[in-house]
Amino acid sequence: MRIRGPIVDVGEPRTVGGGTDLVEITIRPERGAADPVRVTLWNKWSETADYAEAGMELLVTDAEESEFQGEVGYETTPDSWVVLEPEFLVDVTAVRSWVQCPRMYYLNKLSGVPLKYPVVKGTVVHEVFGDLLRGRDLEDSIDHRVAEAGLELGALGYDRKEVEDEVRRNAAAVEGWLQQGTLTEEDTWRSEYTLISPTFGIKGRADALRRGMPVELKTGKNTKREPRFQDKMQAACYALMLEEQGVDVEGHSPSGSQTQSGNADTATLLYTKNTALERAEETGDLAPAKEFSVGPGLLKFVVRTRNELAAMEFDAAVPTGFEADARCQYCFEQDTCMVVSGRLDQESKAGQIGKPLPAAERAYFEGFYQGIEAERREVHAEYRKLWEQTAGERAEDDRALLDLEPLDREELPGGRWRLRARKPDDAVSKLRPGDVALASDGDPVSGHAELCRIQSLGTGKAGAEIVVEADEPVDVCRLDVYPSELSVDRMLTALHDGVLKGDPGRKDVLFGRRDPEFSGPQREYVGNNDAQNEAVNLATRAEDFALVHGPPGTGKTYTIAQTVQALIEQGERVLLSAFTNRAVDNALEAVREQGVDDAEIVRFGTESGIREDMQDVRLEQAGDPGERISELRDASLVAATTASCGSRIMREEAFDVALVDEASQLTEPATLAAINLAERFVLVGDHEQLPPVVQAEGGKRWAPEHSAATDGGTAAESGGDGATADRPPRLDLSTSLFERLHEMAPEASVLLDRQYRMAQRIQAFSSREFYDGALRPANGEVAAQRIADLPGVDVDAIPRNLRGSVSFVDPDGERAGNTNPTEADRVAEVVDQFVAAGVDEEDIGVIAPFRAQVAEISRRVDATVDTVDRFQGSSEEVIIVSFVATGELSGPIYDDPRRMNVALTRAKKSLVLVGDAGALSSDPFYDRMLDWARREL
Ligand SMILES: Nc1ncnc2c1ncn2[C@@H]1O[C@H](COP(=O)(O)OP(=O)(O)OP(=O)(O)O)[C@@H](O)[C@H]1O
Repeated sequence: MRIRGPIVDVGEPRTVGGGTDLVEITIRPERGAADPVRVTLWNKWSETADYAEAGMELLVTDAEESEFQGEVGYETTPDSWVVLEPEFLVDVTAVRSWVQCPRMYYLNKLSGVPLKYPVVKGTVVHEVFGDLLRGRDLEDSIDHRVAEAGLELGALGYDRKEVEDEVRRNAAAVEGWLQQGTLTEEDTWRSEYTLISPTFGIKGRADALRRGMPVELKTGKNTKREPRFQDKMQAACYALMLEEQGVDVEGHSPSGSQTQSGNADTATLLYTKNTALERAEETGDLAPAKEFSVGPGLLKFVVRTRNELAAMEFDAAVPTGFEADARCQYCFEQDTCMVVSGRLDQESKAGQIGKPLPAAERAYFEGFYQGIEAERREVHAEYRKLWEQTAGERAEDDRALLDLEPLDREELPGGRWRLRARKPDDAVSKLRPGDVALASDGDPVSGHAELCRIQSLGTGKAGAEIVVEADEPVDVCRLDVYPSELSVDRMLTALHDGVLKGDPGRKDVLFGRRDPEFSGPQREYVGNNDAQNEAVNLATRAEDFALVHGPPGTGKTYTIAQTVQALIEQGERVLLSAFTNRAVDNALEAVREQGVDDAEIVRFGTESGIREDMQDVRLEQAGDPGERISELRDASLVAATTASCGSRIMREEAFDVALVDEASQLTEPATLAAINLAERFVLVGDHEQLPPVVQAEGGKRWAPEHSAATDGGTAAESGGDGATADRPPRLDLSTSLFERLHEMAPEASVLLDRQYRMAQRIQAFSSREFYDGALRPANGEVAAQRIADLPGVDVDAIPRNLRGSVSFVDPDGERAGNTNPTEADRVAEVVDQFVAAGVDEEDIGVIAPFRAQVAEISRRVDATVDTVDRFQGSSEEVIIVSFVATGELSGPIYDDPRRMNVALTRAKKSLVLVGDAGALSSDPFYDRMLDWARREL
């Protein structure tokens, strides 16, 4: 049986008759709800107790019930697995580097994968390997894959020919092996197999499976008979996960004899450089393929190692290198290790060099590190939902699209597949085109599932069609949200680059040790708007940074375009960035409209992420290395998301100025990813609108001194607000750098105070509540606009109560979960009334707080319906807001008035609030809103 629960006590290790080790651990099963029980870990599993501590989750499989002195307990059996913190998903590559040296694991995590030739070549060889397995011609594949790496090779100064030759030598090993006699026609192959293990808390992607057994490709050499230990560990991780998944394995062992089927008991390491070695110069075993048997001892060692890593991550502790048998004198990373230890004053087996950073910087680093790791746990929780939630629950939560009907599949040049399916017309989800998702035959965990990229989601009416692309074909019956640690990883490398490698002058201003400076003459850039003109001046004169605070519709995008143009004219190289591709494309569009020459512009990003009309300036990454890199390096303006700024190519780029739009929606480390690349920066945003999205509760409240060890590892709630009073203010993931600097250096900020969007009465509430009454219409025309101004609209046909600029309707509905069907009916009726009076349905937008209500309303109208988050940055002539709540305003969605600020400032001419007056008047803020909305009645 399985026994699982949070640990309440870890006993002392003991030795009983014959020298057998044991440790007793007390846990509370049923997620902590049941009474404590004792679990005895026998033999080697007792080692796991060395790093187990109270609060961690313990899982024991195949445990046996036992009675000792009248008390019922459990103990491990020879078949048991003992897993610590199974919910923390350790990546296979992390297990691999951890056995080399725990400190290497930590350093890799901090600094990410650098742009180095062996890394790029390794990726190319892996791609070619996959192609060969899919039956592609070798030369064709090499040609294609080397070209694909064109930009990276260019940045490294390599030319195509020399890389092709080297890849060909590596590929010879693969090809030769594939053709070997040991492989028969019946060999079943799969390339790139994504695995997640709920039991062992491991995830990873195997290079290939042969007859259900893992094959790992290494582009280095190994002239020993045995694979390297860390490589074995990696392959064994996959074997372990395959066993759990029940992947069919044909009986096969290294000797060729049949073994019991069912377990992946053999794995193969393929050292591709071995074939390129000269027999005359090298001695040893030059065969590239090294098979080994994966015995239970090795698998258990894998699990214990993974446990040790998970235990350290429980409180995001930093390894010292003493945990394993690392030998520093042979380590390539020794210098880096010593520098990082020195700067952060960390204990390290290799020792320290250099002076520690000032205490405030170390606290900043440590604090954000904890915050980012808390976010990582939230990503893991998202993975967990893949198997914990039923299909229905996932659909309800907008995490899956179900009941898709596979239509057809088409093999693309290059071996990928385009898969099409039909979607039920009312299905909604969080998935968006460009996202990576999990396409499956209906069961994403134990069925056939493939990672895919969504090309289109067809928002049309009946029979909307979904198109995705994947490496392997699958019948697309279901599409699931697939979480990714990429943005967490990129925040960490940005933090590393910003604090450990960052320019000292930059850090002086970021840490408030020096005031930001400005120099150069003032000029007139914008003739009709003083605040915008001042903003462009501040941005172009900034020696350090400038902040542009733009409330709704005040011309942020327009000001960005003016600023970018002015900077380019000054001869600066500019990086234009934002969190989403949508925001980057919007800003870039304005810049192009401003007249910046297309030849100076590069849009950096993936084809599917970038809007159609910006594809013409997209940097094609495939091609001749020299040409590709020149195109990037010669551009005066590079536009990319903050996540792309953390890519290995962009981290090598340098700019004079980084301009970041929607900066108030970015966490501080995500902002660092962009500004690390430039000498100066300009942040544009509005901290009175939506803040950065932060999942972990603790991520919103930690303070630098906090140690998560006290509260279970995820949430960091020590102290609360009172206890943080004497700590550096507002240093957390949910406070953007924009907001922090705005408070710290108001002199570096300009408020754009004239808005070009809303009628006077619509803007009044927002101006008073959020901007101290400073927001004004830009001119009389904006102020006085009315619904009657729209062509073809007959105002008399609009019901009297909806004719004003702001109106309130109470439909007397009833909240049911996250919907309110009566209110949805009433919203649809209002839409119909506007349409009947001649308003184009495309000019109407509906905002609802929950996706369930969005779906409810979408079924009734053709107008755009979405949540506030999707509406930030856009506007419509008419906006209808559905509140859903009745009786009381319960739920976190109502707690942040900034969300309402966004909802209430989307309408140009008419804003209709539909909700329950009783619920709204129960909160002072919403009560004031109600007063304002009703005044004109
Ligand atoms: N100085 C100006 N003169 C004339 N029109 C302007 C000026 N500044 C902005 N506008 C116009 O005002 C409108 C809103 O501007 P813009 O889209 O730049 O606002 P924004 O602040 O980016 O909006 P959002 O709040 O949605 O982000 C646009 O139509 C723009 O052309």
